[in-house]
Amino acid sequence: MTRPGGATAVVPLRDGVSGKSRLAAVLDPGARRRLVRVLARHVVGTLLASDGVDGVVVVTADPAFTRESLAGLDVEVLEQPVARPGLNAALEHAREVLAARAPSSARLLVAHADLPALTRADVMALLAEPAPVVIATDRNRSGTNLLLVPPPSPAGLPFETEVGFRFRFGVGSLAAHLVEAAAAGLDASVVHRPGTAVDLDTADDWAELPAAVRAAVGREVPGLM
Ligand SMILES: Nc1nc2c(ncn2[C@@H]2O[C@H](COP(=O)(O)OP(=O)(O)OP(=O)(O)O)[C@@H](O)[C@H]2O)c(=O)[nH]1
Ligand SMILES: C=C(OP(=O)(O)O)C(=O)O
Repeated sequence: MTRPGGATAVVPLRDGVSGKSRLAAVLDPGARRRLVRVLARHVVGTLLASDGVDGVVVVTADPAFTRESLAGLDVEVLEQPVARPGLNAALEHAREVLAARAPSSARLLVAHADLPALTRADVMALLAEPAPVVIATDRNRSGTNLLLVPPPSPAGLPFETEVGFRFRFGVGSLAAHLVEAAAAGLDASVVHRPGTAVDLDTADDWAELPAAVRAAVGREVPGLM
């Protein structure tokens, strides 16, 4: 049962092989796999524990790795079609699948799977923002780590037919998502919080993390400390 103002979280997770490529110089493939898993479990566990999140859907090119990584967590795993590669296409696919189900007032909260400092308070703060589009930026204030958008339209209509908002993750995605919101006539707010701003893509991101978070991740992924 969807609570008013609630959201379905959609977490994109690439695969257990190619992720975290920017850390390849410092982590071997096994350690990168462990890192992807630890981070994904943290993000999904945080979403599941947050008031206002009705469910978590993980869209992935690698369902076997994803199911194994998220064992014991109450998530739905959606396989990204091979014909629709890339992060934005994966998210469009998830949105279309959700739109084709029974009409729901749940908004969509896209959350990247690599946010080691994300807390329940962060998630609830995003959901409490009054604007229909909420963008949580990365630490450079140029990307998007979480994105809240209105519910997918009912009866299987693609969301963009209704409001014209396309996912534009990638370099400069904060500006791109603001353009999408404006084109769709939707107010947008930009949120910058310690727990939402730091993803873990590079050694510099690692250095930015609070010591307690570094210690927790480092225990699971020896070699990272
Ligand atoms: N389903 C799906 N998820 C993706 C894809 N590309 C990236 N992601 C996910 O999107 C989020 C942000 O990913 P990035 O930081 O751009 O990529 P990454 O794989 O974590 O790291 P890099 O290899 O360093 O780019 C993470 O949760 C990724 O797992 C994709 O093609 N399909
Ligand atoms: C995909 C994005 O960022 P990153 O690749 O740094 O996770 C983004 O900010 O839109």
